[in-house]
Amino acid sequence: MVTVDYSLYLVTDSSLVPHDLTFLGQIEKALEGGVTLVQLREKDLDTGPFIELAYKVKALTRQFNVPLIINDRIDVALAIDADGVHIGQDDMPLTQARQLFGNDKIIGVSCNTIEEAQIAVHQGADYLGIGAVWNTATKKLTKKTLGIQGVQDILAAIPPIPNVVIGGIKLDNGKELLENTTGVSGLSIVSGIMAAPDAKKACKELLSMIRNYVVNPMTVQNEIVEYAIKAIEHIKTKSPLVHHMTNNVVINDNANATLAVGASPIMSTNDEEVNDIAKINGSMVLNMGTLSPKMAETMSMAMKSNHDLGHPIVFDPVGAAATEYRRVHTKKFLESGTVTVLKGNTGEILYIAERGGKSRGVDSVGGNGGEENAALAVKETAQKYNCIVAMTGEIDYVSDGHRVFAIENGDNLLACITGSGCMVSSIVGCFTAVNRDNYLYATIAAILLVTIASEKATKRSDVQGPGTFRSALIDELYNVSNKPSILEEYAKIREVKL
Ligand SMILES: Nc1ncnc2c1ncn2[C@@H]1O[C@H](COP(=O)(O)OP(=O)(O)OP(=O)(O)O)[C@@H](O)[C@H]1O
Ligand SMILES: Cc1ncsc1CCO
Repeated sequence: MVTVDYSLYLVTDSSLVPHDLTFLGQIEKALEGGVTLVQLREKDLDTGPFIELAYKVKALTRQFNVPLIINDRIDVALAIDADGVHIGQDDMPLTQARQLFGNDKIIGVSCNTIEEAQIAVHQGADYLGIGAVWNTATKKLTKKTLGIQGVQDILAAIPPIPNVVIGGIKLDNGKELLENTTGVSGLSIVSGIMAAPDAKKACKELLSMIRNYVVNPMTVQNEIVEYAIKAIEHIKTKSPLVHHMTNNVVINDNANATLAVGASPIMSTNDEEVNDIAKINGSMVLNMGTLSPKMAETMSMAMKSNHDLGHPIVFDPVGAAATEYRRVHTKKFLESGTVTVLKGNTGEILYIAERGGKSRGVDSVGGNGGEENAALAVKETAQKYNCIVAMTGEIDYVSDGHRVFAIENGDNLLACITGSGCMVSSIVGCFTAVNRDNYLYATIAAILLVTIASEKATKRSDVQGPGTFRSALIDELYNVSNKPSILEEYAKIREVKL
């Protein structure tokens, strides 16, 4: 699913267009003025003319790279391959709409009560249309208006989810709404744009007001991708040494992955040389996968010498909850105060965060307990140990204790090979070694590189399953590192607001 900017969401109504202007002309002007999303809402058109009109609107929205949502009519949305569909409480149920429309498309749901919002979130809506906040002439209202407090009450009762508020919103009351609420992603406007004598000007004014309160998720994503591209260049030009003390299952794969991105691996667990290696080191990757008492002792030495020299230390607490031995050592390493980035799978990080992690040996089982639980787990753990925390899984969550980011790249096959999480830790080591100005972004960049490489690997015709995927993944780490602008096309990052 693409990252969507919900800031200024136009809902069309052909009956409102001034006599001297045209419907498509108003939409074009709105797009020129910066609307970030368009919903085609035609209650009285027959299917044929609706499809015809939808194609014309889609041609316009495509020009501006703005997603097109179709109101109510899944058949029309499917016919024209729209980006999404918006359904009301009396339309087709969300679960059926999802079955027909698939996971890659946007489905929004209108909600007027806390209960409706909670059900929509539970059933997997991509965004909510919350309203009507005020009375509106564009729709016969059958339900109560919410007012600002009603909107806030709904937002407070649901986990963070993209949303737009709708109903009688103009420039002034829109500002009042955004000033007095938290968690609104955007405003949905009908007459304020469709009936405007100058729709472009109206949109510009609305958008510049909204931007004072709502951050465009694309801006955040672009900033991180830009950082990631430069960070990859730094690895290639500086080729840092990355000292791994890792488990003996993944040692060869991790060394090859490190080379593929342009860094230089040294895989040593010898206590007699760790202090010497620290002197020439870029970063240290410590992985607890096959920890022994001797290795644990050497790791503690290495942590101290690398920390004293200011080198970043990446700690992967493999199987953190599986045995008493691992539980004790996870705690000990984290409490040493030397860890720069803690990177674990969902079971490991949720265990450390005391938020319900489940594991079978070194593998994570069960989900993350929902986005709020996942985001709080990384945020609280980052605060507790004063480090960056990355939790991998179907969605990866990364925090520095202040901000939380979700990365939605990756492919299922990553979970079918051993050591893909360990590979992420290796690559975090490569990024942090030479990108020491922003360990949060460097960690996200590393996850992006591995997960996007995995998406490219899966698409290859020579990849037939986990075995061929494993080799293709190393190829694609190499290929993407050589052409990092690919990240712009693939990255799916968003900031999670708690
Ligand atoms: N279902 C999935 N869909 C997409 N990407 C996934 C999925 N599961 C895991 N990943 C990705 O796989 C990588 C490894 O994450 P995972 O949580 O499986 O690590 P792990 O359990 O520590 O792996 P290992 O112990 O085998 O090294 C991450 O980049 C993550 O984004
Ligand atoms: C399978 C396995 N066992 C110990 S470490 C490891 C690699 C994945 O973490």
